[in-house]
Amino acid sequence: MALASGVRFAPRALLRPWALLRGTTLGRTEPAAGGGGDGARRFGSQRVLVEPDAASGVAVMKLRNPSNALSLELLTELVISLEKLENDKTFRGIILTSDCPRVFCAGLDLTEICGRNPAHCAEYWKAMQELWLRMYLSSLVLVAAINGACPAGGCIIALSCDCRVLADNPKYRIGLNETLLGIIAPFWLKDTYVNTIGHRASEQALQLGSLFPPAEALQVGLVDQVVPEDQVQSTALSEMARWLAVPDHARQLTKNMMRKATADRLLRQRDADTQNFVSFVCRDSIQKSLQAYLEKLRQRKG
Ligand SMILES: CCCCCCCC/C=C\CC(=O)SCCNC(=O)CCNC(=O)[C@H](O)C(C)(C)COP(=O)(O)OP(=O)(O)OC[C@H]1O[C@@H](n2cnc3c(N)ncnc32)[C@H](O)[C@@H]1OP(=O)(O)O
Repeated sequence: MALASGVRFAPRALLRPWALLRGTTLGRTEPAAGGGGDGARRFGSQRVLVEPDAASGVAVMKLRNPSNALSLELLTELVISLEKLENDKTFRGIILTSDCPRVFCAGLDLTEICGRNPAHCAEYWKAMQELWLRMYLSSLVLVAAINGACPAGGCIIALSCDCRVLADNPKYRIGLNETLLGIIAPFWLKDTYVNTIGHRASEQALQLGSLFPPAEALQVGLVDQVVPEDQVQSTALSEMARWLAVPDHARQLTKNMMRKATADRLLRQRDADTQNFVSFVCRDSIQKSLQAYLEKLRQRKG
């Protein structure tokens, strides 16, 4: 969306979602249950369902991957769906939520970085950077309706939104638990954390790998509201109404003013950040600990 200043929020020249499109099924449109006009038509892909409501200018975007782990395909489909809504002047806001029981988003898909070659890890990390940039700088209002567990990369998705509503269930913990997996949040994840909960709280939470249950997440400022599970969507809609009551241009320019420096920092060193990621995760010791963590997750299931 072009702004009064001529600035476009998402750096589109740097974001090339179509180049990442691989084995996705985007572009399908189907009538929502109950039928209706354009406002009731859903579109989306295998892993992202979009339910647009043209009348209110709000679309609900639902993640529907196994555990909503951020596979390369899910990242790509998210970027494309977001771009589609941003390019459609009908829309002013998106509610991001999960279609997957008990999990909002399980974070990075560890199978994308375990036992993969450096080229694949680089492609994957670029897609992660791209989604974060697009979400963090989106001109639309993004509200996260967090209806499940929200660790690590899942927390980053939520933190890229403008507002977070979390279901009050002690199992739905949120935070950056990277250190517990033996990995380190890169500077732009750390910056996003600091921008949300402040330096001291981030310093503690990042080192300890804290995953906060709802009441603590609210107290530390990681989420804006904690509500009973059956009220998450309605509360997200009320929050959306509050944000949409502000004139778009003023809100967008203010958002840009608040977030641009953080995003620019990554834009300036995107390649170096990718190199760091690849050389770190491809180390034998890191591969071993990621593999062990994945095994533990798989065994826990049985
Ligand atoms: C310079 C240095 C650079 C270093 C950069 C590091 C970048 C760091 C950025 C982000 C880090 C991450 O996001 S790492 C991922 C962190 N995620 C987690 O720790 C979550 C792990 N998962 C869970 O805790 C649970 O699965 C859950 C709470 C999300 C859901 O629990 P539930 O009981 O509902 O489901 P299961 O545990 O039975 O899992 C079902 C199924 O999903 C698989 N699974 C879960 N999470 C992941 C994942 N993140 N990646 C891949 N696969 C995952 C799990 O193994 C089960 O699989 P199967 O059905 O095949 O058994």
